[in-house]
Amino acid sequence: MASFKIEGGHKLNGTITPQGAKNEVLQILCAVLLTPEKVTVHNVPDIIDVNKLIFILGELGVKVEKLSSNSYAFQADEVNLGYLESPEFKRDGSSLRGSIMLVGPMLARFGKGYIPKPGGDKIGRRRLDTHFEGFTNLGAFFRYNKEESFYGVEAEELFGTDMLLDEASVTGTANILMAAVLATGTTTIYNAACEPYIQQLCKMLNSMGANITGVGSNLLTIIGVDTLGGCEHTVLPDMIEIGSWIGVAVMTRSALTIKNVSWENLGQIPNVFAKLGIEFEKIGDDIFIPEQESYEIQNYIDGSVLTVSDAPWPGFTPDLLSIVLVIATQAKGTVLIHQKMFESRLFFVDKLIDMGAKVILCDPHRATVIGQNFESTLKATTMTSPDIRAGISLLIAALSAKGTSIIHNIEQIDRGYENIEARLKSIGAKIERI
Ligand SMILES: CC(=O)N[C@H]1[C@@H](OP(=O)(O)OP(=O)(O)OC[C@H]2O[C@@H](n3ccc(=O)[nH]c3=O)[C@H](O)[C@@H]2O)O[C@H](CO)[C@@H](O)[C@@H]1O
Ligand SMILES: C=C(OP(=O)(O)O)C(=O)O
Repeated sequence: MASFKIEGGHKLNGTITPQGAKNEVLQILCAVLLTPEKVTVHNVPDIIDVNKLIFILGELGVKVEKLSSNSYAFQADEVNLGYLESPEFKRDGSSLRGSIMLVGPMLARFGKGYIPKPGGDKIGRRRLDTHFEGFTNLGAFFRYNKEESFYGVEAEELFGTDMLLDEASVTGTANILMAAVLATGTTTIYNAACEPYIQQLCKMLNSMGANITGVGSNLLTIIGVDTLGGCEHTVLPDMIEIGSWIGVAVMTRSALTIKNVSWENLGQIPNVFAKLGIEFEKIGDDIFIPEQESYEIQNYIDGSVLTVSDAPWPGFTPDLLSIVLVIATQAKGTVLIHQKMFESRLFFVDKLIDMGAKVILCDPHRATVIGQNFESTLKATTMTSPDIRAGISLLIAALSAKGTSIIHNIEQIDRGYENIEARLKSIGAKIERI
C-alpha cells in the first residue's frame, strides 16, 4: 500500500493540463467491442482503472496498440469468448466499476455478456438493476449466480423497444445504449443519463455508423443497424479533475491556469464554484484562478444558508461534492453539503475534523461546513484515503495544512488521477510517494 508524504502550507503557481475523462474513456473502451474494425482513441488517461480495462480487453483477444503516451488503437476482430467464463475474468472484471459496460457490447455483438459484481468506490449501495432491466427489455434472458455474485445476459437477437429507466444511471444508460445500437428495430430510452460522458459515447457510436438522436437530452432514440465500423475518438478533459485543480488552487491560495477545459461541457461546475465565492476567469478555453486571500460563500436571496447538492446531469455531479466540501472548510461563511446519491461518501469528514475543520455531519447524506476564512489553518496529520474523491480532497487539505501529512492507500487516488505527484510538483508542491 503506497502513501504520499506532503509538506503543506506552500503557495503553488503554474499551468496544468487536465487528463482525459476517466468516466468517459471507460465507456469508449467498452464500445471498441462493437466492431471488428480498428478504433483509435486519443487523450486516454494513464490511470489504474483505465489500464485495468485495457488489460481486460487484451485478455478478451482485442488487439491493443499503444500509438503514443495517451493514444491507442484497438481492434476486436478475434474475440475470445471463453475468457468471459474464466476464473481470471471473475477476478479482473470485479476490480473496477467500468468493467460493467463490457456487458452491453458483448451481448449486442456476440449474444452473451457476463460480469462479476464490479468494483469501484465503496460509497454506498451501487445496484445494477437498471442495466439488467434494460437488457431484458431488449429481449435478453437474465441470470444471476448469487454465490459468485456473477451476472449474465444472453440473447440470439435483441429487439428495439420503448423503455423508461427507473433511474438515470450513467453506466446503465451507456450499457443499454451499446446494446440497442445493434438491436433489430427502434429503441427509445427515456430518463436516460445525459452527462457529457454519454454525449461523447453517442457521438462516437454515430461516427461508427449508429443512428442515435436526442443526444444531450434524457430521451434517446436509437434505430438499430446491422454492423458498426471503425472510428477515431478524442476523450474530453476530465471535469472532475478540473474541479479538483480548482480546489488545489484556492486551498493553497495560489494562482493556477487550467488549460483547455472544454468550457461548454462543464455544466453547473463553474456556477457552483462561483457560489462558493471563488474568483476565476475564462481565457479562451482555459480557466485562470487568481491568487485569492479569501472567498465568501453566497447565501440565497432571502439570506438563508446555501446548499450544494448533487443531481443527475445537468445537475451538479456527485463526484465533486467531496472537493466542494473541503474547499468550504476555508471559505468565509457556511454551506450545507447534501450528497443525495451515495450513502457513504461523506464519512471522510472525520479526517477533516481531526485536522481542525469545522464540519458537522448531520446524517450520512448531509454535512454543514462552517468556513474558517483561513483564520485558523488546517493541521497536518496522518490519514487513509477511503475513496477516490475523498482521497483527492484529503490531499488538497494536506497541501493547505502547515506541516507534514501522510496519506495512505493512495491507490484510490491513482485510480483516477494521472501522475498526480509529478503534476503537483511541477507547480511547486512538496509531495513524495513513499
Ligand atoms: C465509472 C463511472 O462512470 N462512474 C460514475 C457513474 O457511476 P454509476 O453509473 O455506477 O452510477 P449511477 O448513475 O448508476 O448511480 C449513482 C448513484 O446515484 C443513485 N441515483 C442515480 C440516478 C438517479 O436518478 N437517482 C439516484 O439516486 C444510484 O442509485 C446510485 O446510488 O455515475 C456516478 C453518478 O454520477 C458517478 O458518481 C460515478 O463516478
Ligand atoms: C465514484 C467514482 O468512480 P467509480 O464509479 O469508478 O467508483 C468517481 O469517479 O468518483
